[in-house]
Amino acid sequence: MMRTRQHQWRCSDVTFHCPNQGLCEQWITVINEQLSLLTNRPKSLLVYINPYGGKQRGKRIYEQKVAPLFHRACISADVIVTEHANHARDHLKTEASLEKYDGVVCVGGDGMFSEILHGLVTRVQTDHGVDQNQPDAELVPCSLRIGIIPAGSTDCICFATVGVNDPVTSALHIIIGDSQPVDVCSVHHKDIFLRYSVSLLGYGFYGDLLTDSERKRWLGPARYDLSGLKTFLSHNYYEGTISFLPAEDAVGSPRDKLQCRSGCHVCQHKLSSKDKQWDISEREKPDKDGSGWNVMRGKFIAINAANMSCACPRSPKGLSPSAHLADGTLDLILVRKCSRLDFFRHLLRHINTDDQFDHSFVEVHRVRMFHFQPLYQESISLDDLNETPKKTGCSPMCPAPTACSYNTIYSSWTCDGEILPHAAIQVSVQCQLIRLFARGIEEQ
Ligand SMILES: CCCCCCCCCCCCC/C=C/[C@@H](O)[C@H](CO)NC(=O)CCCCCCCCCCCCCCC
Ligand SMILES: Nc1ncnc2c1ncn2[C@@H]1O[C@H](COP(=O)(O)OP(=O)(O)OP(=O)(O)O)[C@@H](O)[C@H]1O
Ligand SMILES: [Ca+2]
Repeated sequence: MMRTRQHQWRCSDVTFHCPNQGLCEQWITVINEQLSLLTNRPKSLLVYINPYGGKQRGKRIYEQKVAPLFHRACISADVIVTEHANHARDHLKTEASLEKYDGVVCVGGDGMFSEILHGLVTRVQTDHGVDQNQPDAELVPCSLRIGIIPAGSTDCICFATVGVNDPVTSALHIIIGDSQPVDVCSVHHKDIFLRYSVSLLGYGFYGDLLTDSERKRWLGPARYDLSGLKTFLSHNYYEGTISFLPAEDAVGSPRDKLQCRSGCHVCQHKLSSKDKQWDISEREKPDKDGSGWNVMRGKFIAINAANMSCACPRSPKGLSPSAHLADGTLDLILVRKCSRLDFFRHLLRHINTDDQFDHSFVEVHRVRMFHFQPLYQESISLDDLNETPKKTGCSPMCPAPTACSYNTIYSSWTCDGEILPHAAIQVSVQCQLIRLFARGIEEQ
């Protein structure tokens, strides 16, 4: 293995010259013995390929670039090419014989990773009798590591854990058995489990953008730019109350320059004090008066909860450049109502070197849990929703029924690219619930 440019790895050959056959065979035996002692390396993998992710190259990428490397590394792989959405998730939840494998690999984008995440985490909880609907249940970590071969549109989880979206690099991280713990957020609505998230939970701008882009899937990755422009131009804001529990005991803060890198000290500190901190903060019931909860009501253009930096090729520093992969916290970014020009300036700072939090209308908090409640009660059942809401669809609390259109008083949450069916949610971070075949971004 050798490093090339920008976190990218390639195979390299080393030739040993030997004076005679006997010695050569001895060398081979010893090398193989030494390799078999490396217990971190996976020997057997379960691979799911989404043939329709990104530019629909998943199958070819796996066959041409990844399978030959696994073969050379003596890794056996059972491959499943998915036939429909949620195929991989449901297979993992109930059918897959997980005891046969050292890891699960997904070939696809963030949506495909999310399927693997849900399948695996749900399977482990079911096997251990943990009720996912309980917002304060302590979830059981997954022992199987997950590998991501990027073949999607954004591939933010791969980019933010490896530093590059490159199938060969990711395959090499799997082969050498790297391990990167990652926090997982659980999302509930009124004590009903909705979803898990590892990258971005976004209400307002990103929720609207994602909702619009789902209708443009046929456009491929370009759908995000078109929907981004459209959402930017519509310039909606949403009213609601956000309550959060700040991570006061955390080592870092969102505006320090301590970026999460391989061997991150902030995440390691969390590892050593994990049990202790769970007892102090996690078990504490969300009692909003006097136990450290902050409550803010306002008009927001965007509410973004970033559990990791969310770095991706579009924004190499990401939504929250100093967020950590495995510190048990997420960065809650509140963008209040502002002018179009100001919001544009804020967006622009995601792609230049200026600080995107240095605006009067933006605040950022490092938190362990948060709740959101839209201003108006969600009396409209989503199943009943039409393009033009019926009069009866308006909540009695809505001030001007004629102006009460669902589309402008509520946004939706995007949860790692999936739209949630409720706007009122409770979120809590589960520290280091999963591990990836990665090592974090290496310092250059
Ligand atoms: C002036 C240029 C500003 C550019 C600002 C770029 C900010 C980009 C921040 C990207 C954050 C990605 C977070 C990842 C989330 C994933 O869990 C999820 C699933 O794959 N992907 C998306 O939600 C997909 C999200 C895709 C986001 C695309 C954003 C495009 C914004 C375009 C704004 C246009 C403004 C134009 C003004 C004239
Ligand atoms: N065989 C299949 N047919 C249709 N949809 C599938 C199939 N397999 C998986 N899916 C779904 O396709 C969706 C998108 O896949 P994926 O995440 O791989 O690509 P993407 O959306 O282009 O990338 P990104 O999520 O990075 O933007 C996922 O939500 C997944 O559930
Ligand atoms: Ca985190």
